[in-house]
Amino acid sequence: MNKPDVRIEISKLCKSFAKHPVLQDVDWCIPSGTVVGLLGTNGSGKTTLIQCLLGLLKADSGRVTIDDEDAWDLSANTKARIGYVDQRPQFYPWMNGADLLKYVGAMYPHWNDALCAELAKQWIVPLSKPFGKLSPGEQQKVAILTALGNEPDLLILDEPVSSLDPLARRAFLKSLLEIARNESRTIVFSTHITSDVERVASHVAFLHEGKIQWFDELDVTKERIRRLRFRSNQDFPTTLSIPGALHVQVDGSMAVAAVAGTEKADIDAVCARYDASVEVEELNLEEIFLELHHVDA
Ligand SMILES: Nc1ncnc2c1ncn2[C@@H]1O[C@H](COP(=O)(O)OP(=O)(O)OP(=O)(O)O)[C@@H](O)[C@H]1O
Repeated sequence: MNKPDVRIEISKLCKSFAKHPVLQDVDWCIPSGTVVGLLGTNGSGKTTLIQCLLGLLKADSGRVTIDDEDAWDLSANTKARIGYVDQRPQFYPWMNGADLLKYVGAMYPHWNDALCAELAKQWIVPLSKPFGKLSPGEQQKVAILTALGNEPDLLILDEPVSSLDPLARRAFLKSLLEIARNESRTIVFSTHITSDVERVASHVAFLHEGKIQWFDELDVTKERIRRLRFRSNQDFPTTLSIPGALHVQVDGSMAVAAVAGTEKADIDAVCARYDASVEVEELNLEEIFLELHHVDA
């Protein structure tokens, strides 16, 4: 039996489409046993990164390895340890869900029919209808089952819940947590729903301007990225500089800064210099996303 440990290492990964750079020198190591929420704006390159990571898309340069194997040339043994859900799942439209699961399952050395049946019941998946006649949400559920049947050590999900209703999303995320916790699997899922990341992820990654701009534990991220509101009796200079600031907005005697990992001593120094008081605001993940993209919440 394979150990669930999976090492993913990405170094200097570059990918362009028609000279338009999408990934630019991406360096990223994903620790084994983590549940990573991958966030980024539309078109930031999440799908491109996921596909390069899985060897479905050839990078222009750089290297991606899964357990020291080049992603472009994975062994059958390593492929059998991976589950993947495409953003737009495509299967034979005439095949029903039950047959699809049998068809996909036959390609793997290990397949858990009982798990698929149990999850299909929990998530209310109509397995007797042809795939092409299912709604996008139902298709997404079938696709997720095909990714879970081999009980993968590494599960990669590209916007797995985008078409699911809130009930189905809750049920799926609950299952995902159980799967991750019970077997210490490594899971990477891209999404735009920051509250889902807050609910299930151990780590969060932001893809921005072709790079992994931020990757850390969720709790550490929330502890380090905060908003500071300074109030003084005098005007702040418009060039106010704060160590670790993502951006600073000055409005006379008030200044608001989003900071990442600024030390208390640096905050105290600003207060002392401008005779100011400061309020430290914790941010939720959506606010952190906006701050990292320099958008006022
Ligand atoms: N096969 C392709 N040919 C040309 N351009 C492409 C191709 N695939 C992706 N792109 C471009 O690369 C950029 C990144 O696309 P990608 O799908 O990776 O982004 P994404 O972050 O997953 O977006 P979304 O959040 O909207 O799903 C986009 O500008 C897209 O138009």
